[in-house]
Amino acid sequence: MKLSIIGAGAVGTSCAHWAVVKKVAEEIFLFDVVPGLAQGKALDLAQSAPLYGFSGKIYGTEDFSLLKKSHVVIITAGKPRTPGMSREDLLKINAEIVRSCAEKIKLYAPESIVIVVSNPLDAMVYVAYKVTGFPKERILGMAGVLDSARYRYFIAEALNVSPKDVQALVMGVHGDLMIPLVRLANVSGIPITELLPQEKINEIVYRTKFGGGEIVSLLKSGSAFTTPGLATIEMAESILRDEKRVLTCSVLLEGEYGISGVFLGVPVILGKRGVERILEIKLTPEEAEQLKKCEESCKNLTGSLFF
Ligand SMILES: NC(=O)c1ccc[n+]([C@@H]2O[C@H](COP(=O)([O-])OP(=O)(O)OC[C@H]3O[C@@H](n4cnc5c(N)ncnc54)[C@H](O)[C@@H]3O)[C@@H](O)[C@H]2O)c1
Ligand SMILES: O=C(O)C[C@H](O)C(=O)O
Repeated sequence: MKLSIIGAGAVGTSCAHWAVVKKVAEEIFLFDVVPGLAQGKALDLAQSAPLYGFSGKIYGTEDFSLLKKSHVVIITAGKPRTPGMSREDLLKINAEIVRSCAEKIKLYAPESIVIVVSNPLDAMVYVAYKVTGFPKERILGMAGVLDSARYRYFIAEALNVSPKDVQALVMGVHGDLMIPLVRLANVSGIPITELLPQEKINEIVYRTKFGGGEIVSLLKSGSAFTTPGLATIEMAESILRDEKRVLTCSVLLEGEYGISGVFLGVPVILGKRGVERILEIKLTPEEAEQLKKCEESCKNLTGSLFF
């Protein structure tokens, strides 16, 4: 299997690192437009092979024709935000970057499955979808796995229990309007509403929604990369190994949840064909209303882009 990652910055390098650790592909290619950057990152990672025991190949290059025969291509190319910025502030600059990556994928890897990571996430997946013209099953975005991991971690921390036993999901847009579902969050099947006071749950929900911004303001330059890289590789792994994991991904909705024409985070089954099924869970009227707000915000964003 061949995994390609476009953008050898913080998140792209983290993706490559986790891909090696999890041995998800025999060939891992890193691409960037900055001369030498992808080669340097790939070489550094390749030199861990004798210590770690990875026998696959890791290459770095600026030659995008080497995208050919990729099974999965991850797009992490794009500017990260800095303190005081919203993800939406990156719309124009990253739309051009994602457009150029998508054109190369369309040219060199027309059969691949594409996972977009660049922000503002849901709008950038839409750009990649429009530019490649790939079927909707083969274009998806990473955000829900990261946001849900944050949610699960904060719940585990509050209860002092193993994070492994916490299940929870965050749906909707990868932005301030995201929806950490309280009703379905549980610890080994026990609803968190039975374990935590409402006030603490509200605090956790708030911290989850602004989890990316919290890290941006601490780092001062750049944004989170370690967990974003692992979250992306969880998705890639499910596709490359045909695991049929149920993960929240940004996918094109065409009537599901009563919404059409936008990419939003919803639970899906991920396998070798990409998005194999969108799981449509019954939402409460309040949750459905929140999802509608996500739809409106996404449509406003993508509506300002020209296609
Ligand atoms: N979806 C998520 O949950 C999530 C999580 C973390 C970061 N992000 C986003 O991922 C993106 C990357 O973040 P980062 O921290 O790695 O940034 P970074 O600045 O460290 O890396 C970005 C890389 O993209 C490269 N690049 C720019 N234009 C390119 C092009 N046309 N082709 C190939 N490479 C190109 C740059 O040279 C740079 O190396 C940002 O937009 C960030 O907001 C999203
Ligand atoms: O917050 C950001 O800008 C990066 C990413 O979307 C995140 O949630 O960590």
